[in-house]
Amino acid sequence: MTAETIQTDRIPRHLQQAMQAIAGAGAQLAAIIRRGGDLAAAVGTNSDGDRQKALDVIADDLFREALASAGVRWLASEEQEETVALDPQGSLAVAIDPLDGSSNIDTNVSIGTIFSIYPAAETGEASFLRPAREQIGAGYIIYGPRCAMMVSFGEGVQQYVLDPDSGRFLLAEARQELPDCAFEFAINASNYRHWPQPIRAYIDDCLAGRDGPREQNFNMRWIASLVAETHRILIRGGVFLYPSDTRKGYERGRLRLLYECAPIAFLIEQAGGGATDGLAPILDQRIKALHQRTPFIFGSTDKVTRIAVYHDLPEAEVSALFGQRGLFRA
Ligand SMILES: O=P(O)(O)OC[C@H]1O[C@](O)(COP(=O)(O)O)[C@@H](O)[C@@H]1O
Ligand SMILES: [Mg+2]
Ligand SMILES: [Mg+2]
Repeated sequence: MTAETIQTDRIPRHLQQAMQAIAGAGAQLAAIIRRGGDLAAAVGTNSDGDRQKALDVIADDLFREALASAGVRWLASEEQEETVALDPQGSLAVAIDPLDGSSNIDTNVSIGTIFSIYPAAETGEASFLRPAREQIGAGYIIYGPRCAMMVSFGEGVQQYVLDPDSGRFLLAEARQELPDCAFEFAINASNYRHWPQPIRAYIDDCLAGRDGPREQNFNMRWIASLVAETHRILIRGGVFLYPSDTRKGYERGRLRLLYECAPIAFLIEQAGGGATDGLAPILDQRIKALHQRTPFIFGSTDKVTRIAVYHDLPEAEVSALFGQRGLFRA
């Protein structure tokens, strides 16, 4: 019998084999990242037109090999154009962003792996092109100063930390709850001029701080690594926005529904937060294409709800300077 790579007592039995494979590959990847070397070397372009770095390809190979004998019938990877058939006897389908935050590889900033588990259907496409709410498990591994995994199987969120001595992920938090009072937002503000008006209005009001309609100062963060951003928000609250914008190719935002937004939305809802495309819950969406993108907003429920309200405001109100905007001024 091979050694356990993750403590299994809180993992549903039918998902344990797949989780052992994910944790084992994650621990191996953590070791590769720690060792360093030329992991950010450009090696090609994936089907989405994204530049691939050496570590993107290493991670993709590692997870595919690990999942091939773990009860998984279908694999969908951000790095592959089509689904990959693994074990015909497998009962699961796994979608994966093997390496999230690729632009940070050479800067030694936290990067991650995002995964999502569905019941397998007869074809690869049918296994993944379905309502996002049909996930039966989702999580991420963060390769940071500590290597940790946040995962949910539909009954709350658990946090595991990789123990460097045993090489096993050990339970560190049995029920991770998203704090609902943080005055922190995360957005790539260099795209301000390309954003839709409701997003500009929301951020304008945050930036106006105590002098604006929110009467409250806010802090800002942008790591450009969705996993690291999610980890911070799960630990200390706040809100994340990657809206659609007017740049070519960003009409539906940047992040991918199947590999990034659906699993993060599953975790965030399970931790008591909200995740939408600006208006509607991400988990209410039906995934229509493997590499489909979506605007993505998630975090503390009150903040996510407030952003949806900005989308419903009349044009005149949302375009007004914050000083004249009546919204939320009771
Ligand atoms: O560089 P930008 O436009 O700020 O985008 C950053 C976003 O892109 C991503 O790096 C996309 O993920 P990949 O690295 O898997 O392509 C997210 O982790 C991050 O939130
Ligand atoms: Mg990603
Ligand atoms: Mg990636």
